[in-house]
Amino acid sequence: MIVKHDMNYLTVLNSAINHKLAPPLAVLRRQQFLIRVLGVGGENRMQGSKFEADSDNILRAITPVLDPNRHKGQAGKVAVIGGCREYTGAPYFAAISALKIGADLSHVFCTKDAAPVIKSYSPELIVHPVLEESYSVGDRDKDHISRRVVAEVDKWMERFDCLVVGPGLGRDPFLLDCVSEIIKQARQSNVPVIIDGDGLFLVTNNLGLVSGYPLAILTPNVNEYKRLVQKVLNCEVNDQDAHGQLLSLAKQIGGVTILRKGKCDLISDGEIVKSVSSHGSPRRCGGQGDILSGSVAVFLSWARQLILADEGNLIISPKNPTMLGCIAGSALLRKAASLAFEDRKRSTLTTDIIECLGRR
Ligand SMILES: NC(=O)C1=CN([C@@H]2O[C@H](COP(=O)(O)OP(=O)(O)OC[C@H]3O[C@@H](n4cnc5c(N)ncnc54)[C@H](O)[C@@H]3O)[C@@H](O)[C@H]2O)[C@@H](O)CC1
Ligand SMILES: Nc1ncnc2c1ncn2[C@@H]1O[C@H](COP(=O)(O)OP(=O)(O)OP(=O)(O)O)[C@@H](O)[C@H]1O
Ligand SMILES: [Mg+2]
Repeated sequence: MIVKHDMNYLTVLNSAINHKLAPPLAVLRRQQFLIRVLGVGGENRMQGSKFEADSDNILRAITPVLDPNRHKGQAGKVAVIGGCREYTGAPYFAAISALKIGADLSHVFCTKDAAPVIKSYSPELIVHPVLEESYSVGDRDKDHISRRVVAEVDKWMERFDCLVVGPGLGRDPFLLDCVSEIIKQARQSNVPVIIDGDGLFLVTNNLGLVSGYPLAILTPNVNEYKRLVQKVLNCEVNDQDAHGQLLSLAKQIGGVTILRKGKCDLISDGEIVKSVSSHGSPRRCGGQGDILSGSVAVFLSWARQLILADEGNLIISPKNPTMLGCIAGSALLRKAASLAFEDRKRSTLTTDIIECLGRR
């Protein structure tokens, strides 16, 4: 691959996602060095903020090559915990996005009545109808059903590179109790956890579930962020000091990574703050946050793999895999949203954006 000053963002994404051959590691390192020295990345340069993440180079650096020697599973196995009577779209969006970006396997753990619906959207997903809501469980059965639900997920746990907890989960108290146990099991197994949607409702009221876990990522939207700030910092959202407040919040929750979604996505692990403000779409149709959580799961898994394989020689910054996953996921979603909007304008839907995740 030839690195040029004027290489545009599309070329970068395209080469990151659609690499055909695996260049040797030495060549990759050289490429990364050149990219860094030459400062490739038109759109990001234009953002001009010292906080702006070097997202195109990060995307390229952490995306694995399509190597014919790799076997199924090596590009990532993710699971989404979500999907109930009301919401079947959200877990589907998160899980299918993970596959479209390049994960090998994508599971969904949802309630019994959501499962056939989610399966009917796509034969690509592995759907487990294991979660239960209060309406289907008698008081006397709660204990053993809860144990069964947690065991069903736990037997798969070691195989997952990342869990996404919350898209379309709903807020049923019994279901959320079971999900608390699932988060605890993931933590014990050192599996990264992305908390989104109703998972944030659960965690905001039980901060101990993620507090001090460096492999936890929270992805709040405007409302979810407001509730988190009120609960943890005991104050209102302060947009005059958005960076400082986010930093304090992440620090206060023991160094979890927080991706605050909005016009510009802000990301902090309590040590640093980065932003992704590349052009997205003016459409705010529901489901874009779900694409984001599925995307972050894949990029986080890839970043962790790379960091482990590269034994600390990675020349991109930041080095924290959760930060890298958030930056890459955010940049890719925003680019896909912008491409979809070019085609569909006001009629752009989340499914259109998903179709653009790997587009040239
Ligand atoms: N097709 C689906 O199944 C979808 C399900 N979703 C799920 O729905 C559940 C609830 O998520 P919500 O995002 O609605 O929860 P929120 O707590 O963010 O939203 C609650 C209410 O706030 C409003 N709101 C949202 N963004 C706002 C903004 N920027 N300014 C002012 N008001 C705003 C919404 O219209 C909604 O009425 C989650 O489980 C989520 O994953 C969403 O992901 C959207 C798609
Ligand atoms: N005003 C905006 N301008 C550009 N992009 C935005 C804007 N607001 C949000 N986004 C992008 O959309 C993505 C989803 O953010 P959003 O706030 O819609 O999440 P959400 O409410 O959780 O979505 P969902 O409907 O899936 O639950 C973010 O990563 C962000 O990049
Ligand atoms: Mg959401």
